[in-house]
Amino acid sequence: MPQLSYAKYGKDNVRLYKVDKNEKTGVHTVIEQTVCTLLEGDIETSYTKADNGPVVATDTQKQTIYILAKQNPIDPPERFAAILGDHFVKKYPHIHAAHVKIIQHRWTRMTIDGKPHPHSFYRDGEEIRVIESVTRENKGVEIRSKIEKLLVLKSTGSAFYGFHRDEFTRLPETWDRILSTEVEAGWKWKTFNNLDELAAVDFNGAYEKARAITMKTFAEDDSASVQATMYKMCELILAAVPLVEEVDYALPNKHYFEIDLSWYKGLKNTGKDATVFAPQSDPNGLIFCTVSRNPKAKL
Ligand SMILES: O=c1[nH]c(=O)c2[nH]c(=O)[nH]c2[nH]1
Repeated sequence: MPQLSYAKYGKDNVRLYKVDKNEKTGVHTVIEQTVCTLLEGDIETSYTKADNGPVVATDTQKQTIYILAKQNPIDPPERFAAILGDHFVKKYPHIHAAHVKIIQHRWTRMTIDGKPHPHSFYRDGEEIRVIESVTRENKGVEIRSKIEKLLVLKSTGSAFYGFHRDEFTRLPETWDRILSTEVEAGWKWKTFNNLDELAAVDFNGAYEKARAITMKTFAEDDSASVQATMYKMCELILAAVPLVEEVDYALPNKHYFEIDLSWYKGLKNTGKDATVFAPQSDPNGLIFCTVSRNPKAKL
């Protein structure tokens, strides 16, 4: 006899914009997010018995997002995610867990004639800030913050040599290569028992630190490999943000191939003479790691 072994449901891609208008200065601050809420609980009969009684409609979830966004700050997004999750598990006794994902899009203030403009913004790249939270009834909230789609490149300061060689190996060693990746970096917070516990947490400061550490380490590290550089980033974020328990990275290695142009009048374009390269869209390396403050299990 088949059985429903797991279920959750909710509204995805709820687009949300909120403006804060400072009456005194006339300066506006805007936030744009895409929100997903998914609920878990005693909802089995809605699947197995066509009983809609326990269903908090996905439309209700969407309306709740709008109302709570009006009643609360939506910045920092970590706190707004926790507020939404807390609402769902407290409001509905049969809902025992709420998953909230918030994607925060970039609206960067314009500088016009050297001055920050009070109400005009631009999208400076596809980078997004992502929050994934799970609030469980009487068990607090687990939050993971992320940077995604931050595209970076360095034109030197990266090597890759000394790797394992056997009869399948073709890659030459290199002491100077281009390094480019699209950063996906995550940091998992300690579990917060309630909303009061996270009220004073500087989530935006941690985000700025994680982003700055990622960029500074990428730029300044004399990189032996993607693996070695990403591990340094994890260590630095753990040291900079004491409430973070675990840091993880997923980094594609976006290859740039040398092109031998010697067939054309002996043009020199390899090794130290290489200036024209062929960026590769695929395949790419893909390197993951998670570094924990208090390691439980070995790899
Ligand atoms: O930094 C790197 N790590 C690897 O594991 C790897 N493998 C590869 O072919 N190139 C690279 N570069």
